[in-house]
Amino acid sequence: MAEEKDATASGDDAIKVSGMQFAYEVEDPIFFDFNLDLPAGSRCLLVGANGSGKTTLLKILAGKHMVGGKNVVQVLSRSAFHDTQLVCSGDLSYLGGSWSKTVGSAGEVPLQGDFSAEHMIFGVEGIDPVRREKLIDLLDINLQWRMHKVSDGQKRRVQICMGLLHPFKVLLLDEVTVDLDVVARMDLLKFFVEECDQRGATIVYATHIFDGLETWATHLAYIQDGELNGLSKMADIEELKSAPNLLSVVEAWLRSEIKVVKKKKKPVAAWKPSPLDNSPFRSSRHMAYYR
Ligand SMILES: Nc1ncnc2c1ncn2[C@@H]1O[C@H](COP(=O)(O)OP(=O)(O)OP(=O)(O)O)[C@@H](O)[C@H]1O
Repeated sequence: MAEEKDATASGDDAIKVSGMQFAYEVEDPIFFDFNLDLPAGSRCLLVGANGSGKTTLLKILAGKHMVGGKNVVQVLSRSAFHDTQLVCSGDLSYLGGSWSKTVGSAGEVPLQGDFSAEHMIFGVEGIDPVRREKLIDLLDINLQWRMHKVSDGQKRRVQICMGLLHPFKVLLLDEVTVDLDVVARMDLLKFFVEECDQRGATIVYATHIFDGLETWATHLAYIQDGELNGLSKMADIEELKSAPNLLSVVEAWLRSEIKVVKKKKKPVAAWKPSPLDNSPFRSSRHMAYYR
C-alpha cells in the first residue's frame, strides 16, 4: 500500500485548489479557473458578498461536490471528493448552516429529535475523553438538554461540539458562530487558535460577522462573484495597518463591487476603472499572493 502523505507533517499546503471549474447549472458556472493555496496551520477568513460562492467553495473543499479534473481540489494532499477517509477519519470536518452532522458515508444526521445532548455526544466512539470534557465545558453544554426543545444557540453548541470531537486537521466553518452568545463565540475562537498553533490544524471560516477577527485570522481570502479577488496574510493588508477594523475594510470592498456593477450597466464611455484595480485585491486573472 502506498504511504499516505500528511500535509501537516510535510509542510505542504493543507488546501490546494488548482484551476477549478464548477457549475450547478452548465450554462451558469460559479467558478472558472479558481486557485487557492493555504499553508497548514493557517486560519483563513473567507469573505465576500451574498452569493459570491463561499458556501459552494467550502462544500467543494468538504468533498460534498465533485469537480472535474484530477487532483484539482486537494485537502491534506488528498482528493477532497474521492478520498472518503478524509471525512470518515475526522481529519476533515465541515460545520455548515444546517442542523445536521455528516457522519461518514451515513450522510446527514438531524440534530433535532427527542434525544439528549449526552446521547448524541457520548454516542461518538473513539473520542479522547479529555477533549470531549473540554469541549462540553467550553461550549457550556448541559448534557440533559433534549435536542427538540433547546434554543437555536444551544442546538448550535451541540452541533459544534460534535464537529470538533475528533482532532481535525482541516476544519471548514460556514457561519456557524452566528447563534452563539458573545462568551461562547470568543471562547470558541480562542480554542481554534490553540488547535492551529499547537497541532498545526488549518481552518477556513466563512462569515459576515467580523468582531474580534482582526487578530484571530492569519489569512484573508476575498471572493468576488466566484473569483478569488485576493489571498493575503492579515499582516500584509495595507488597509488594516492604519485602522485595524475588518468590518470597515470589507464593507469598503463590497461597496466598491456594487459601484462596479452599476457602472458596468452604463454605456461604455461612462465606465471608469474600479478602485479595486489599484488594490492588492484584484481579479484572480492578475492575482497577487502575499505570503
Ligand atoms: N443548489 C444550488 N443550485 C443552483 N445554484 C446554487 C445552488 N446553491 C447555490 N447556488 C448559487 O451559487 C451562487 C453562490 O452561492 P453560495 O451559497 O456559494 O454563496 P455565498 O457566498 O455562500 O452566499 P451567502 O453569503 O449568501 O451565504 C449563488 O448565485 C447561488 O444562487
